[in-house]
Amino acid sequence: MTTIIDGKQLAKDLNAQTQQRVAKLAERGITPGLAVIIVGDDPASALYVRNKHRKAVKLGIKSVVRELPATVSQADLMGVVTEYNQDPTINGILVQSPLPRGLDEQAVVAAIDPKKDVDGFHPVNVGRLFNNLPGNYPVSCTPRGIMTMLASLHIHLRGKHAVVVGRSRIVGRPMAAMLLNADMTVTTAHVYTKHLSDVTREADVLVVATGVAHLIKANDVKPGAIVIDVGMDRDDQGKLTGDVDFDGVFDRVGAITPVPGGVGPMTIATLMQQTVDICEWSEQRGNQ
Ligand SMILES: Nc1nc(=O)c2c([nH]1)NC[C@@H]1CN(c3ccc(C(=O)N[C@@H](CCC(=O)O)C(=O)O)cc3)C=[N+]21
Repeated sequence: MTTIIDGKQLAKDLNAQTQQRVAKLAERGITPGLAVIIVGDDPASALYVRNKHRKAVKLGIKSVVRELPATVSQADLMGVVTEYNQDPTINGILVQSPLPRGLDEQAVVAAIDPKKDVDGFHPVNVGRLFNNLPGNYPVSCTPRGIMTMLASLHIHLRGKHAVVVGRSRIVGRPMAAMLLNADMTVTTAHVYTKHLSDVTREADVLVVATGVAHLIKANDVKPGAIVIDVGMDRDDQGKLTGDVDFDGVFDRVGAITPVPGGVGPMTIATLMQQTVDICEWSEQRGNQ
């Protein structure tokens, strides 16, 4: 009786809530706005950006996609960010990652107004999250979506052991911070971790974000564990698959997210949620 955590359905539910909040704002003449900046012509990035745009429009969020050539200068790219920083119709600014070679992503992210940092990547927001500061601020969407998925299970996290495999800026690190903020005992494992299997087998909650297809097999999980697969890998047939051997671990685990249909749809739904959050926060502040 393993629970499959249905990211598609949870994303649908979250999007329905977001749509209602957008409708409420519309009664007051307010429309949340999202600006996505995409540099270069990577087809995978273009597809993600199209999906985000479509979802935003569907929920009633104003969506602006700014396509820039791979040859754009650092200064011109930062100039576009500044333009949206000053645009009162834009609440959230997202710079699609990765940027082409030669552009300094950290500098671009630092140029975003932290109040409009819908990805939660700005160092000020990262610092707030890591210090568990109170108040309203955006955080990384993939781990926030995972916290929503965990909440849907109605299990107690406090004192349980979470193991995060992967230490990226956008998933592993903020994920570990959020689980720590939820009073879990948190271990971050990564490519240099020795005896990885011994570490992952300790996990009550195991989050895997490595980009290594089927890294985690039946022997690497504790019986009954909750397994969150952030992988977006390709198998031998070129099909989308995760970092976890889903079929192999299935009978052993308590709950697991599929790929596709797990963390991915929740990431986009959380991005929309956070765009509306930011819009509401700015209304509460009186737009300062
Ligand atoms: N500034 C920035 N913010 C991001 O949030 C960001 C980014 N850059 N760069 C790329 C990654 C990747 N990402 C995904 C979101 C949803 C799916 C998703 O919905 N996946 C579907 C399947 C899609 C398919 O079939 O290819 C699923 O898992 O079911 C995937 C990937 C957001 N990213």
